Amino acid sequence: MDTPVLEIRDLVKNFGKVEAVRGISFAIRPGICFGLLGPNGAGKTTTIEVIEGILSPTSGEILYKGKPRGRAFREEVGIQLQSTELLLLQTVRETLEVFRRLYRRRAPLEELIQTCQLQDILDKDNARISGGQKQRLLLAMALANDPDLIFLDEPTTGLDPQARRHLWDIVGRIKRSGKTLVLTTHYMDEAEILCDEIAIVDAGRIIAMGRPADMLAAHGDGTVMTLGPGALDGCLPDHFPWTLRQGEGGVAIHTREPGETLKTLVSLGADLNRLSVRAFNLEDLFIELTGRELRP
Ligand SMILES: Nc1ncnc2c1ncn2[C@@H]1O[C@H](COP(=O)(O)OP(=O)(O)OP(=O)(O)O)[C@@H](O)[C@H]1O
Repeated sequence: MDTPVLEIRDLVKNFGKVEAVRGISFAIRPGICFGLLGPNGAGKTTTIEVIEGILSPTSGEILYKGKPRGRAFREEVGIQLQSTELLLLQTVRETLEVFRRLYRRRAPLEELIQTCQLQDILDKDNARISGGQKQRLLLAMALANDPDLIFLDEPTTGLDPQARRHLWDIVGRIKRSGKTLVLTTHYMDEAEILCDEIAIVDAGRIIAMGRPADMLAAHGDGTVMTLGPGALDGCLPDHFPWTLRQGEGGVAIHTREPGETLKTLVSLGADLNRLSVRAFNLEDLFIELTGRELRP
């Protein structure tokens, strides 16, 4: 098997009495997109900031291509931060040019512009670009040293749906070019689309890890039927054979026999006016594992 690009062993990070990361371990194979998922405060950013070297670990081991992080790590890693402040009076082109000059190893400027779709905004001041354009520029900056391993911390938080999709296309293109990506996100749909493997983090620990499809198959899969609030009031029998939960503005039923479930709901006289049916997804998995919604 290939040496993992990154291997984390029993990582712990405390801030005083706050145990932000409580013994996280994982290994990332070359060329994949690995996602760290979890709700606010789960410990995702702390984990990647420790790996990046921005924070020091309380304990644990971090190996890059099988060795402790050193010069190769600093030269071969690209980081897209959540809150980079750009110089407002610099243009997009100037920002990229200045940033590239910081490195000995550099990606060609034209390639960065093409990959991150910056052609139309090169002469705009950073103060005048949209949120999605800023994320694309930050991504180009993370690629400036032609890195082997790229960290993206919540790259689409705050973007509108169109800008999110645009960024997903670009991340997909970077992945196809053979680079390894580590991504943090709260969005399960984003992880399902972009990530080959994911770790779901909650309260500083990994609670599930693997390929999204394997994780879904192992933990449930099937169908989720949602009904409006009160749709089962007064008609729910003592023994209802499928998992029920409150949420999504009503009641959600997890079933592997959608036809049978529907027949039962009809025979019980449930209110089906607001019935919707969809596949079980990673967000459902998170809720079933933790008993909590992913986002407040
Ligand atoms: N510098 C710090 N000092 C004290 N506590 C901190 C510090 N940074 C993070 N924490 C705490 O550590 C825990 C994990 O935070 P972290 O930012 O890593 O979570 P996250 O999963 O990235 O959340 P988000 O999605 O909101 O970014 C939280 O309880 C947070 O309040």
